[in-house]
Amino acid sequence: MRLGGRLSGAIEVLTDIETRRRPVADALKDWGLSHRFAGSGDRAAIGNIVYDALRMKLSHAFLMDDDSPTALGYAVLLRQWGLSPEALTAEFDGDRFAPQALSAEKLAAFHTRNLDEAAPHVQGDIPEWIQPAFETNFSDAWLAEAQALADRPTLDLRANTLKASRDKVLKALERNAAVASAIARQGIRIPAGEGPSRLPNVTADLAFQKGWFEVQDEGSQIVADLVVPQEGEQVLDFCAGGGGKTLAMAAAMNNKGQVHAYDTDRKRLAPIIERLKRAGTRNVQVHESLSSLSPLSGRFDRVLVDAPCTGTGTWRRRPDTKWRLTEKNLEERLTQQQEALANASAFVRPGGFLLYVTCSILPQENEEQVHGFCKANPDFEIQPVAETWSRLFGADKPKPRSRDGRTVTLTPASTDTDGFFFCAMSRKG
Ligand SMILES: C[S@@+](CC[C@H](N)C(=O)[O-])C[C@H]1O[C@@H](n2cnc3c(N)ncnc32)[C@H](O)[C@@H]1O
Repeated sequence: MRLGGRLSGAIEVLTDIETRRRPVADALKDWGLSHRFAGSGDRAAIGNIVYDALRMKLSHAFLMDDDSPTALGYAVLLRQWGLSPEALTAEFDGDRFAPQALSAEKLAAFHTRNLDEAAPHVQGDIPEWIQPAFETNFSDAWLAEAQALADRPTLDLRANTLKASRDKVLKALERNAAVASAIARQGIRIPAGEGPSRLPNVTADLAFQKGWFEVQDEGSQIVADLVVPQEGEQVLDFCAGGGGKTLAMAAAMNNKGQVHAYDTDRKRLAPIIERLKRAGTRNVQVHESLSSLSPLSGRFDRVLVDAPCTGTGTWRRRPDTKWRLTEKNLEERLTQQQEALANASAFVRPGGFLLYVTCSILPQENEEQVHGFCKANPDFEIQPVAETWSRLFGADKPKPRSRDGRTVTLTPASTDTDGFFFCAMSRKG
């Protein structure tokens, strides 16, 4: 397919997402199934246009003076892929699959409109109702933080030290331009790529099948590292989900001690068994119910609560969720977080640690939750993260944000990772 056909395909997918409120991955998959002539390169390019459009939906619509899927698709090529209107006209000339050319009116809008004149949330490409939370969290830097959440994400991997060193994995992935991550100690990064370029399918690689690495955002690796699980300790991953952080902690403990993985949702927990096997992990016990954990109440050295959240920190990867999030969703998550914290805290031994993580950058889900929890549970006290950060990663590395000087927030703009919040609380001995 030529670029015109790819743009038309992306416009169809964007229309499907908008009219049927479909998740982007489902809409792309369906498009591929009903257009079997499209090759993998075509599907990747269409996916890139769709994701790029969703990341910058409001600013594109403002500059084109039009929020239709066609206008958004054109804006991607003009603003994000760096093509000029003239180059597009030449490219689409004679391509019967290309969409209708942009009208003179739309082109004039694109040339004359100035984004500085748009409302601030439009400049930042975030829903208007969330702007106050960004301002609270990031003060003057809120707009830069919002805009960085509209960039394309890199592909991040974690070398599984139970099976291979980071250098060995880097060598195995040499052809993918993989480099060592800037902060995470076992992290590996593959650049995001530009325009139609697609990320490699590293899970098809033999090195992945052999368990040498996991796919895990660098921010997720960093917060798992900040738990500082020690060899021989008893650790509970209370919201283990598919086990991303369980695997990282088990490897950091070098298979010594125990990690107990629990989640209320059995379906989310299910993939963990296969992943543990592939990774060569021998120190993890999986729990499907609280009753099997309850004899261990008050016994754990460290309890991680990787809480259910709005996922605002992952908007680069899942831009459609940015536009679907509602105040009601946020309220629901806040209640779930309080419940998870309350249930998990009972498992911390006196003198042990409760670690709270979200992949959100909203203060309501982060600082407000842990400050509220410690106020209601005075035997828990927040321990500042800064010293552990410097000890683990070095003082010269990019620094996360911290509004209260004790907790940390990772963001694309500060640490070049997904957005994550981390707080360590100790239980009085
Ligand atoms: C952010 S996800 C976990 C991701 C996982 N830790 C990882 O690194 O791959 C949050 C998880 O919390 C679980 N959850 C929600 N409420 C819970 C509760 N009250 N107790 C335990 N788990 C809960 C959800 O089912 C979901 O799998």
